[in-house]
Amino acid sequence: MQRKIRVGAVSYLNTKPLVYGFEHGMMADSVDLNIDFPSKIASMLLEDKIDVGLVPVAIIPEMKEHYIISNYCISCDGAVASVCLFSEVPLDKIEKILLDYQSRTSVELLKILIKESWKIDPVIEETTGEYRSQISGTTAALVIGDRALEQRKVSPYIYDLGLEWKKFTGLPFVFAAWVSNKKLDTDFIDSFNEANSAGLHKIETIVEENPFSEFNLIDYYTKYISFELNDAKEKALGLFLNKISSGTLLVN
Ligand SMILES: C=C(O[C@@H]1C=C(C(=O)O)C=C[C@H]1O)C(=O)O
Repeated sequence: MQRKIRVGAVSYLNTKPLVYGFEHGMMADSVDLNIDFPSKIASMLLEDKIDVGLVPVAIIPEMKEHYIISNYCISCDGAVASVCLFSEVPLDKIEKILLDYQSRTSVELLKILIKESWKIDPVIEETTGEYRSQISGTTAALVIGDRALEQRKVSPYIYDLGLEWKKFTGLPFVFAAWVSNKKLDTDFIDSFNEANSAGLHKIETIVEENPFSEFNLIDYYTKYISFELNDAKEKALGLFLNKISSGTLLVN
C-alpha cells in the first residue's frame, strides 16, 4: 500500500472550511493531517516533515522545489479582520512593533507597508511566546489568527493589513496556499481539491461546530476571508513574492 500523504494545515478558525472535509472522513485512507500554527507548518514543509501544507506564502522563495497544488487558499480582498497591527496610539506615534512568532507572511507584509506605504521607522522586535500583554503606550504589535479576532476588543487602534495592502496596491492578498515540496499525483490533487471544497458549502454547520464569541464567524468566512485562488490573487501573490525576494526592501 502507498504511504499516506502528510498534510499540514493551520490551526486557526479561518482554515476550518478547507479542512472540514478531511476532518469529516474524506481521504482518510490517503491523508495524514497535522494541524499547527502557520510558522510551524512552514518549518515542517521546509524540513520535509510534511509533503504538502497550507503554508504562509512567504516561504515559497526558500523552497528548493514547490508546487501550488490547489485552487483554494487563505486570502482576502480588502479587510481580513484577523491580520492587524494593534496599538494604543496612532501609526505615526508608534515607536516599537512586536512581530507575531506564529506568522511568516504577515510579518513580511507588515515590513512592506511600514517601508513603502506608511513610511514610518519603528524598532521591530521578534517574539517567541505570549507578547500581546506588552501592547502598551508606543509599543504596538502584529497579531494574526483567532488571537487577532480577540485583540480587536482590546486595542483602540487597529490597522488591518489586508485593507492597507488593498489601499496600497489595489489588489487582493494571499496569506497561505496549499504548497507541496514534491510532485504529487494528479488523482490525489483532484480528490484533495474536492475535499477542500466540501466545507465551503457548509459554512453554517462549521460556525455551529466552532462557537466563538469574539467575532461573527459567518461574516468572517463570507466578507473577510476568501478561499478561491483566482487570477487577481495570483497577480497579487506574484507582486508580493517579488517584493520579498528581490531585495527592494533593503534598497529603499
Ligand atoms: C488571514 C490569516 O492568514 C494567515 C496568516 C499567515 C502568516 O502571516 O504567515 C499564515 C497563514 C494564514 O492562515 C490569519 O491567520 O488571520
